[in-house]
Amino acid sequence: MQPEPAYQHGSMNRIGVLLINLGTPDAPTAKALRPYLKQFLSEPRIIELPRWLWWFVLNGIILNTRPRKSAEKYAQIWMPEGSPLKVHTERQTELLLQLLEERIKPAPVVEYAMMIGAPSIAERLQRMKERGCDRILVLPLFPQYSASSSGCAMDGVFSELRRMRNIPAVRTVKHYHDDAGYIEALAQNVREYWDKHGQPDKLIMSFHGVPRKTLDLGDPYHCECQKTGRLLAEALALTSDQYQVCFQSRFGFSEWLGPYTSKTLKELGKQKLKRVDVVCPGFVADCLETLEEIAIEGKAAFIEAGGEDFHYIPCLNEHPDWIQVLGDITHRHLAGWLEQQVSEEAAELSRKLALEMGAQE
Ligand SMILES: C=CC1=C(C)c2cc3[nH]c(cc4nc(cc5[nH]c(cc1n2)c(C)c5CCC(=O)O)C(CCC(=O)O)=C4C)c(C)c3C=C
Ligand SMILES: [Fe+2]
Ligand SMILES: [Fe+2]
Repeated sequence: MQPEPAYQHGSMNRIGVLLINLGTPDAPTAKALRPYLKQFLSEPRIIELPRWLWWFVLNGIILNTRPRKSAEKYAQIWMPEGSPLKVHTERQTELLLQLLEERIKPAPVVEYAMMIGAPSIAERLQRMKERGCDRILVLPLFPQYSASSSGCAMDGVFSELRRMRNIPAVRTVKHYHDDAGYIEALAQNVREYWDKHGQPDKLIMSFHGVPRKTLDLGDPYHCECQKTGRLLAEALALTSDQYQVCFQSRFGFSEWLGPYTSKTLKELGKQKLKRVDVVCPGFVADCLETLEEIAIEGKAAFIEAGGEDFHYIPCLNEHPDWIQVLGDITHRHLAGWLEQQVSEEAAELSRKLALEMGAQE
């Protein structure tokens, strides 16, 4: 257990909100990619293979080849301020804080952490404790739950709590794949894009894939993606031939959830479909998987196969409707704690008042 300062009455009474995203390398270089991929691909919830076998594959093959190839991809999408995933997550955190400052008095502490890399979950949880948080809401920024994303983020939180003597109260948001506000924000984002650029023949809704076997092993991810897709299509009044749910980012040689986005885009290109748009509703911030894999590689695959026009619709990022939704989800999950905070504040105020009155007498 980590040492803690001696306990003092009333020293911890703030509410904290911890947003968690996946994580990204510090730089678009092979040197920075190596430790990032090593940490990521060593997570037992990401790679469910016998440890000894995976150790040889990871250290013998993957870490000797993938860092350079991935770095080249990151270099194509890197922003002047840094990795898009980090830049957008930072902005979302700041905007959520501003919103909660308007809605809740005193406002909660709002921080973000990355499952992989920096800022780590451990570091941010410690910082929140130092800032007086005794109640922490953990909100992974993955709308659809999967063991490899939200589950892994929870592991990061709980393993840090194990090291603490005075553990804060913790609540977690499992998912929000069918939240009405989230669906409407997605739909509004697409409508705004179509108002400016016109409408496609087909909308591909591309979600990050996971190994196919995880579905049979009880992971709800596939069903949650399908439900998000159906609700988004309903909100946009699309018929079943005007949209398709697909899965991207296959890693390794095993079967992953299908249909695969890359294969589907090639087929649509071969069919000489005039225009296809792709939206990625499972990512709330643009990142390597959307900006490189879809907007660059996916576009090339569609056009080379014979398609005419390809549009990538950006993620929610800092869309004001999305920030409101983030605020609403947070607010809902703080129920009870906020009322508790109000009565704690009132008790503190009357204690101070009584002290002052006593001093005047
Ligand atoms: C949206 C949820 C995500 C799930 C589910 C997920 C599962 C998953 N991912 C890999 C392998 C890799 N993913 C990589 C990048 C990456 N993955 C997500 C999200 C989910 N992954 C994001 C947001 C990102 C982008 C990070 C960024 O910096 O922009 C990578 C690293 C990049 C690369 O070299 O390709 C790998 C590897 C597996 C194996 C998996 C489920 C088992
Ligand atoms: Fe991934
Ligand atoms: Fe399903």
